Amino acid sequence: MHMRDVHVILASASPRRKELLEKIGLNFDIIPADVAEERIAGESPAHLVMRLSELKGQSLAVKYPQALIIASDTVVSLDAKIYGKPHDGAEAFVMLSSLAGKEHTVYTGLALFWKKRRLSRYDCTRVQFRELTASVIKSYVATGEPFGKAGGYAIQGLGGFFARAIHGDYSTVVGFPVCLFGSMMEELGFPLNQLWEVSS
Ligand SMILES: Cc1cn([C@H]2C[C@H](O)[C@@H](COP(=O)(O)OP(=O)(O)OP(=O)(O)O)O2)c(=O)[nH]c1=O
Repeated sequence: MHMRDVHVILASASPRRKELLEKIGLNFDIIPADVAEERIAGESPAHLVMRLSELKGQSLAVKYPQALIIASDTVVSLDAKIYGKPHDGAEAFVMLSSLAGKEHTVYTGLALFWKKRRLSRYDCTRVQFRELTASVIKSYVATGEPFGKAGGYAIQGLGGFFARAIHGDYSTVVGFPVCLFGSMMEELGFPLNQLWEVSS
């Protein structure tokens, strides 16, 4: 089957995932999955993001068995802690204070459901933050940017001022690992050139 004949569904409410997938040139529908993003005690970040991506994808795969379903999940990991999206300004402040001056790792899971196949993988990228004063963190939180972002920052936005160095795929930090997606699509039998033929 050619990519142009495939009904693609992005199971995500994340505007970043939509933008990254649009940049690749795919045509797709967006149907956010409504799953409780609960954690299991002691679960590793890699396991967590793959499990949540699968959960999000699975909830749509049962409703749209003919479609190619794409689902993702992102968390930030520092030492033994895992940070999701901050619930309020105080939590965002605590997250950013602990990221300041250190290197953390952003994990993004990616699950693809196609016909009877289900692929689940993850990618991770290390991000080094510069030192941040409490007043900088406070005024950053006041911009509202931390909300809805894992770890309480957006590298593609004002959070870019904090990221001194990154090691790995930038798109993984933003929430959709493009390079990993390409290799998973190949695994499902869709060569990369089919992906960009759809856009031309
Ligand atoms: C670290 C980081 C995260 N993020 C975002 C990507 C994700 O949207 C978000 C993590 O939240 P997720 O729970 O992965 O996703 P979501 O709730 O936004 O959307 P859905 O579950 O419907 O797919 O953090 C950035 O945009 N920039 C960054 O630098």
